[in-house]
Amino acid sequence: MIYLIGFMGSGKSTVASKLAQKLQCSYIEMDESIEKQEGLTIPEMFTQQGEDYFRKKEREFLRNTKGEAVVSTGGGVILSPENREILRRGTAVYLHADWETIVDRLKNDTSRPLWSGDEAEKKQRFEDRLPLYKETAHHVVVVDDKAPAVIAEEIAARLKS
Ligand SMILES: Nc1ncnc2c1ncn2[C@@H]1O[C@H](COP(=O)(O)OP(=O)(O)OP(=O)(O)O)[C@@H](O)[C@H]1O
Ligand SMILES: O=C(O)C1=C[C@@H](O)[C@@H](O)[C@H](O)C1
Ligand SMILES: [Mg+2]
Repeated sequence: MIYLIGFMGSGKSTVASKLAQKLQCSYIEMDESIEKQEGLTIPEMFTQQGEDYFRKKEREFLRNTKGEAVVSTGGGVILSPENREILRRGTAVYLHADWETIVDRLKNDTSRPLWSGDEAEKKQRFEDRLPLYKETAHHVVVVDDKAPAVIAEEIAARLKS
């Protein structure tokens, strides 16, 4: 499995489908798969069942999803040690975007429950997670100021080398 990991807005979902096309393998969108399975959107899940419920569904999903595919993960997937171990068993590619890039890309976003609250809280979450993305990644790709197709190409080249 090739897992794209990174903070909300780093472009995992956008890039993963392009990468899968390039590698001629299937593509799995983790957030969407969990939403379909639960019959709820992520904001609904957070409101009705709570974040812990969603995190449990993420762990179950990773544990049970095997095979050869490109997976765009949810931004918080690296919070669980068990998940980090599963990601390390495959190939984990960290899409690193600077804070300014994330803020710009998500400036009109209302679909991410953890992209709310004040700026300091969001930035703290970003900084707290950075070491977890880095320690999990086999490859780090910087994505600021690059088009999705260019990023997919860069990842494909990295995976070949
Ligand atoms: N390389 C890029 N250049 C410009 N805009 C981008 C790029 N990649 C993604 N975006 C835009 O940024 C926003 C977030 O992208 P995307 O949903 O792929 O992020 P994500 O990493 O999957 O986030 P999440 O962790 O919340 O699932 C979208 O509006 C998308 O169009
Ligand atoms: O960064 C996060 O914790 C999240 C990112 C999204 O992909 C979703 O998985 C959800 O909104 C939580
Ligand atoms: Mg996504």
